[in-house]
Amino acid sequence: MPPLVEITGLTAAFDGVPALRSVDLSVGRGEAVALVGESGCGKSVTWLAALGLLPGKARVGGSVRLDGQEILGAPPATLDAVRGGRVAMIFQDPASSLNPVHRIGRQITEALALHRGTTGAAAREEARRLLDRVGMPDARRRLDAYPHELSGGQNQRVMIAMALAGAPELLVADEPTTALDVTIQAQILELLAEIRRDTGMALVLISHDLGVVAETCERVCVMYAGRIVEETAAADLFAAPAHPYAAGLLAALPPIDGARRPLAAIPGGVPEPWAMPPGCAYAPRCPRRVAACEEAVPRLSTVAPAHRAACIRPLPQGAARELMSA
Ligand SMILES: Nc1ncnc2c1ncn2[C@@H]1O[C@H](COP(=O)(O)OP(=O)(O)OP(=O)(O)O)[C@@H](O)[C@H]1O
Repeated sequence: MPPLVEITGLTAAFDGVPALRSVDLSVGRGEAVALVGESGCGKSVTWLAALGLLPGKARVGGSVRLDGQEILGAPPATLDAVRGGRVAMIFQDPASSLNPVHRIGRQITEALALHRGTTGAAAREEARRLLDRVGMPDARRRLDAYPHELSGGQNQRVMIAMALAGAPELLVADEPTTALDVTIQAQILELLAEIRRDTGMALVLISHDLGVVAETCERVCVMYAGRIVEETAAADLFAAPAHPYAAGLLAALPPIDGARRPLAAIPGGVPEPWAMPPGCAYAPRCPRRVAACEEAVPRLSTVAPAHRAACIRPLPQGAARELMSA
């Protein structure tokens, strides 16, 4: 059986400047996969490109299969049925995704009409049930609220309720908790995990925060400069990262659980998309680089069972800890 989503060789460029440089990524049914990396590495663009949500000026190539069926470049009607239906996406700033002049109830019932054909009193009742499901206090009354009357966390719950209206097989959550304070972040992540357990939907969590990822996902894909550079089980990544970039991200984490901060400690910056070095894009920042790193782009290759890294000098198992504590 093919994976739920299989992305192969996905590329995207804006005005000739590449943002994705051949992304390979798959998501199994019911799986929770994290996509992590520094700002600008292409996490959001990967999923916007996959779902046909980039602006017209973007040039997109490669393949995106949903249940084995190609959806990249599919007719608008097919993509409309996929988006919000089989695959839903939520974003960092729920307020900007909600319509400020329409009540919450109307926005959820519109999603229900679109994806399930439910209308009238039945749709309103289902909207209330969905708001209840996402832990909205006093759900019936909140149906009549406008987005500006709700907190950031409550608006994110509304977005999740709208996503559930399509009974998605996959929810792509793009930094869903970044704008929220820490207590609310934890509640939203727990809610997503709970919904996943109950419905069997798959989850892709886009985040720059490895702490968030560790709690929520089984598998992690680390992205750097428009490519996946490491892919493995979350536990393996934390115990033994193979790519020096992943090791650098982990070393940038604060040592004490709970005291999270953005990843920032790797020296240097991501190369500009229009000035990519010819070989490994991480080579200029990499403590393990050798001359060959600058010659060819390394391919994702197996370093251990179900563990792949795009590096010609991956960290041997066990060595990562020494590098991280150096
Ligand atoms: N509409 C657009 N027009 C031009 N360039 C874009 C557009 N959207 C994204 N890009 C560029 O694509 C690259 C990848 O952006 P993307 O938003 O995917 O990064 P990200 O890893 O999700 O980072 P962040 O966490 O900051 O959102 C960046 O260089 C960005 O400037």
